[in-house]
Amino acid sequence: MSAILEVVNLRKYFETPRGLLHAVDDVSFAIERGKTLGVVGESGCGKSTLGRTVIHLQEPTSGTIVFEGRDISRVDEHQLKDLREDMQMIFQDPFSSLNPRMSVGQLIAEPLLIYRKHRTERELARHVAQLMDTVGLARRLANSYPHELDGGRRQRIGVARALALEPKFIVCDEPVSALDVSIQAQIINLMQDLQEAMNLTYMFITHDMSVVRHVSDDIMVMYLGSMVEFADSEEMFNIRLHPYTQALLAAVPIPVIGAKKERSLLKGEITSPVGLGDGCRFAKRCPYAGDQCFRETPRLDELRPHHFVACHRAREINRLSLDKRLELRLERLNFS
Ligand SMILES: Nc1ncnc2c1ncn2[C@@H]1O[C@H](COP(=O)(O)OP(=O)(O)OP(=O)(O)O)[C@@H](O)[C@H]1O
Repeated sequence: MSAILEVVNLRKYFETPRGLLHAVDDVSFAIERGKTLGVVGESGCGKSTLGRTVIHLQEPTSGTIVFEGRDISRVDEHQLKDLREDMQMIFQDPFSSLNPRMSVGQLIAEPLLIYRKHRTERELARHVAQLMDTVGLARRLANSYPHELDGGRRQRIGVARALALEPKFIVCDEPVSALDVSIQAQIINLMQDLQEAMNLTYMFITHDMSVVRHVSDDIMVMYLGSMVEFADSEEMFNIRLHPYTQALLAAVPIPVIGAKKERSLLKGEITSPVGLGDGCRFAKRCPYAGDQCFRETPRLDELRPHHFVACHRAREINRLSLDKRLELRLERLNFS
């Protein structure tokens, strides 16, 4: 299978009063058509910036983005307009991303009008009605306003707007985080049904580990702008090689969407991605960090097939924890 999107050495830096902020720093990955890449990490690790940069809502500082075999690393205004038809975004908070003065029908019609998808108003109205059906919004809601609807219906408007131009790739930025737990599964199911029906490719950004497990084919773990681990979802939930991922996922005992997770093994604060020197960015919080971790930036290594990790001590730690697991199993054996 070939990748619909390939990203190589992508960087997005911001000038800030405190110095250059490395929001996304040298990130490379690929996504196959029809699949979902889950992107996880704590708040501020660069997930949204990565998603926004990949689809040119923000211009990359450097790096290569190849979409359907075309190099789209740099685009002019005209190319950007074309790109918008193929690459879309669903936002976390549908309320703040929707113009409160526009009705549901108008909100869904807007992208169609901008892209002049219809010759007549009748055609346009028919298309809006079809989109409402597709996302499960009753047609009678066409004249309602966002504030009159619950969070789930508002997010259905966000999904309809993203789908209007029939994109191939959608960045879903925490699309269910602002919703009640009972509604989250409905929206996720809708998005999965649409993915299957339209062969959509998703980049699914979330800090919710139970959600990411449910939706992802592959998972990327980010820490302070860098990718620290990458593997397919099943492999990642079986074996975590990076101490950061181990701590992050240890807080998810139950694979239920929206399940509350109270236990976190992560100590200390995420530091700021400003003025970063050499060394592992996680070293200050890492229980295994040694001298080398503070001196040298770890490279991403393929430690197991299709399972990449950037950690100097990953081999050692994981051998240790495998030994520990074996020890525990032996202890539990009862021969009497
Ligand atoms: N336009 C900007 N100008 C300056 N700094 C920015 C800008 N956008 C993001 N940042 C900074 O870049 C870093 C990454 O932010 P980003 O929003 O991508 O992280 P995130 O993982 O998506 O976090 P969250 O889940 O809280 O949205 C943060 O330190 C943030 O403050």
